[in-house]
Amino acid sequence: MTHVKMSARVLVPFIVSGLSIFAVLVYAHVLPLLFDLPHDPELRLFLLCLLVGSITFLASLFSLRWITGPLFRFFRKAEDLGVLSAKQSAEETHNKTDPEIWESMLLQVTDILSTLDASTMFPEIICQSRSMREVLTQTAQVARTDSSVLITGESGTGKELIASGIHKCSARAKGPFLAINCAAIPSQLLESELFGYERGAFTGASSAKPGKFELANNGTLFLDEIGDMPLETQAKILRTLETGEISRLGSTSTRHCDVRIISATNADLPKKVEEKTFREDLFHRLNVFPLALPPLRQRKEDIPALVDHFRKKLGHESPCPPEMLQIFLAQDWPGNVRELKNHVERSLVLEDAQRLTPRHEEHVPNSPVQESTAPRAEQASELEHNDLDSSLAAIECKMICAALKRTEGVQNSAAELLGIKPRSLWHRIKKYEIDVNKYKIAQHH
Ligand SMILES: Nc1ncnc2c1ncn2[C@@H]1O[C@H](COP(=O)(O)OP(=O)(O)OP(=O)(O)O)[C@@H](O)[C@H]1O
Repeated sequence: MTHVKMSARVLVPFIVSGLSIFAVLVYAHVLPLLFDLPHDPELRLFLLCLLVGSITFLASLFSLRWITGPLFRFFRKAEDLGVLSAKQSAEETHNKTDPEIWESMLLQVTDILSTLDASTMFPEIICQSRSMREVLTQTAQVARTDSSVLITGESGTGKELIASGIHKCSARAKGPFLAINCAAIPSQLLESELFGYERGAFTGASSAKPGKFELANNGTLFLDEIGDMPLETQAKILRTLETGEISRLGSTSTRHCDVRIISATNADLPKKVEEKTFREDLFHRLNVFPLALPPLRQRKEDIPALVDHFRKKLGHESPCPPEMLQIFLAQDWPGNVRELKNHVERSLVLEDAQRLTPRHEEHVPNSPVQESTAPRAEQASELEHNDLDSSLAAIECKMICAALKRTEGVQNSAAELLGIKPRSLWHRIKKYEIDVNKYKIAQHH
């Protein structure tokens, strides 16, 4: 059936052209004879032009079909790949007139091309969802400019990642990218961190120190959690943005600095402006180009790609087991991508633990896990798992062994990987009589 359609598509323009040539001959030679038209060369030329024009018009209509066919197939493919929203394009195709379909198709082509452009510009930013692709397209647009950007979004949605992406793709890429968390630094210290200080500016200032603005000269300064900045510091920042000059604490002179500001917040800044806890003039100055990152729960299409990305970064090339992925997809992730990343890391520990079965360990004489599975640990792993407590103990022991293996016996890192306190890990290591040193020794050999 497809072959018939294909050959028809190829043959039709040839048939049309053949018929048209035939018509030209009839028109130019037979009709004048039949209808006794005058032998006026101008009239014949006019008729000929009219015919050639009609043929060209018909031929272009058919060529258009040739173009639209592949284009429609391209869109179908793009839909399958998740590049386009199937719902939207289907609705558009069904409910719109021809010019509207063409217009929306061209818009979508532009959308796809800019998305492809954006994903090549920011390879470290994973995104599949339409909402994040839109953000990435805007990010690519603003990266080429020198405008101030205000990134909003919940904690862990990737605000800093986007900010550093903007810097890397901007004309300032060769300059420094510095980040400062305005909420993490006590307000008395924030100004000295941002603007620096001279020797003796305050008790304890034994030597002069440049601030972030100076250090970020010709580069980008990322002001994270800007909503938590005290009002006095806001006034100073505004002055610096307007004059391009800073003054170190304890100094009477000013220094010029050329810094692009990207700020981020998970607070509702317009509300803070209304409440008069954030300066309206500074808000407008920072909010030249707003970028809003959606929370992960609103873009679950990103989860599979993010999970694979984090697995690869941790040396696991294999795709995530489907049952694990289902669990990930079912969560709401209040801590967003950061939380997902931590869980992927933990799930790898569990996977490693499951792969290291006691039988496997018997065949690997120097396996750190085997050596570490001291009497009680071994008992726990080899239990018949006929009751819940012993099964849980076996899993717990395996996870601890796998975490220690991964962190080469560093207990603090292993505890972090397992999401427990180092002290709690220490108790469990004692309980299962795991010999941590053997992991370290095994790594050195
Ligand atoms: N789209 C993404 N692709 C790959 N990694 C991501 C993505 N989004 C976030 N991450 C990772 O998630 C972690 C948290 O991201 P980031 O620190 O940029 O979030 P944030 O919004 O700035 O958080 P906070 O508001 O708490 O400072 C980082 O390790 C980052 O690399």
